[in-house]
Amino acid sequence: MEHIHLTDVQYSWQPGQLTIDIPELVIERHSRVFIKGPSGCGKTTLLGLLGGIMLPNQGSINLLGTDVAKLSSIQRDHFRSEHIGFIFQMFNLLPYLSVVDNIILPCRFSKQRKQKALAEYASLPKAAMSLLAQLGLNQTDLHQRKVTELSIGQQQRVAAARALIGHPELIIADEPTSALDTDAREGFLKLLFDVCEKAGATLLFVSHDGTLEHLFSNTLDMRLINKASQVTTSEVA
Ligand SMILES: Nc1ncnc2c1ncn2[C@@H]1O[C@H](COP(=O)(O)OP(=O)(O)OP(=O)(O)O)[C@@H](O)[C@H]1O
Repeated sequence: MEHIHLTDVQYSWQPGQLTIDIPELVIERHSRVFIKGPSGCGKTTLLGLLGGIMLPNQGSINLLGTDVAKLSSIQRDHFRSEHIGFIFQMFNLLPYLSVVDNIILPCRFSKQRKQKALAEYASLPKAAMSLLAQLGLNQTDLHQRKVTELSIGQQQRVAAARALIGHPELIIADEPTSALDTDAREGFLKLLFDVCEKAGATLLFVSHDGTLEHLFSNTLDMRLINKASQVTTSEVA
């Protein structure tokens, strides 16, 4: 089933210079998509458009049947917190909150995600701890610690659990494994896939690490879909 449909989407950071020029892009529900392309080809910009963080100059960005490009800024914030979980390269965890409080944060902004988490678990902390265990972090003594006291690999699992709590339909991950060594990357990805599959989420994953590509069901090469990167990227023949 179709999950994401972009039509004639253009975006420029600077007037007269297109960063994104995508005539059409369709992503099916439940797919695990590896987004690749050379530095500067617009991967992060595309994720920002999909997440409703920026608005395109033109075109429609249909997510789950809603054109996010037509929503007001407040409506986009609401749509994002209800339907999208983000995992960033630097994790963006809140340093003054505990592990568990970081994970349940999206449920403070999204009624739907809170309800979904509570339909499955007796409390939000229980939902958070179960997700952490599924992602391979079983040390219960860590749960009330501040995230700054965790290793990078542990912080990454906290960031993934925060993105996944309350089953958002779309998980957007921008270089979330770049701080890990190769073995840890694959191990983490397999756990992430398992949780996404159980939750029925679609995963969009940006990485420079081509060794991970074979683990995904689909590859999206920006040089093939983004006319702007075909013009500006020197690596294109
Ligand atoms: N906040 C911004 N303001 C102005 N220009 C920007 C901004 N963010 C990105 N750009 C420009 O948009 C283009 C695409 O950047 P983007 O970060 O989307 O590429 P990318 O493919 O994710 O690169 P990388 O792989 O290096 O992270 C680049 O030319 C970049 O300079």
